[in-house]
Amino acid sequence: MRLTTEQLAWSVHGTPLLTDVNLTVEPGQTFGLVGPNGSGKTSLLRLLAGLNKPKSGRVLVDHQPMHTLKQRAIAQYIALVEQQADTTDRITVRQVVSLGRTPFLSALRPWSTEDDAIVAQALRDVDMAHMTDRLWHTLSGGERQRVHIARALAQQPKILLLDEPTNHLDIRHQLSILELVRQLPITVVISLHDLNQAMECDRIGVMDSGRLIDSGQPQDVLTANRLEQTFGVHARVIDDPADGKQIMLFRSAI
Ligand SMILES: Nc1ncnc2c1ncn2[C@@H]1O[C@H](COP(=O)(O)OP(=O)(O)OP(=O)(O)O)[C@@H](O)[C@H]1O
Repeated sequence: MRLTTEQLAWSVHGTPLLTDVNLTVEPGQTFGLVGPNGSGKTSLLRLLAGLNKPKSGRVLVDHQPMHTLKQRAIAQYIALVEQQADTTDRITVRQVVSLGRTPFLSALRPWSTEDDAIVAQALRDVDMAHMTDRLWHTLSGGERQRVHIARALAQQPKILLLDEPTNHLDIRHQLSILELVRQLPITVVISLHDLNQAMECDRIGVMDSGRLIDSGQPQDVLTANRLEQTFGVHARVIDDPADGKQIMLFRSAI
């Protein structure tokens, strides 16, 4: 599905937090959202997920305005993995991931063995199958993050929104989750602080003070100048002699 925003704006108590965001993510693309702390990445993801309502402008899913879609349809199309999702309930890993199937269940379509298989596959995808029966509150931060991603995968969304999904993960799980996400044949918007990881996205957008100030191919967007102006760091961008891929070497904060 194509995800588009048109002149999207959002504010809280009269303070503008997002201004004039125009964005298109083509079906099947992985779009990386980068920007300094407080630049508006989470706010934008929540609008794309339909959790916050725009002050003006709109979000389109394919060519349909999001505000015309039923809640259940949005839940069937779009999954969001938030940064600080938590629960105090006594709930097992399997139960958390099973929540991803909720939008598809009804009196006419009760839980089936197909749902069991989807949940089991999602747990395998994030390397959590061995902890299926563990209670949520006993998990480490990285394990919780992987379970949240499994919940979103179990939803089998057409659009997957991920807010810094690699935050708590060790390097092996960071790389495996990013690889998994890139290979999904669905539209993905992923916010990332690791700019070298963002280089692997199909396209990238830079947020600054609530505006999308640049978007395009990662190597065209994440230049030494951009790193200086927007991220406030001196960096060198070099080519990896092994495969020619660009790598950013961060030298110092400005
Ligand atoms: N509900 C709210 N009420 C007031 N201010 C808010 C609210 N939500 C977000 N903000 C502010 O909006 C700005 C953008 O926040 P947001 O969480 O979208 O940034 P971000 O780019 O995701 O940041 P980070 O990289 O630190 O996660 C911040 O200054 C934040 O304090």
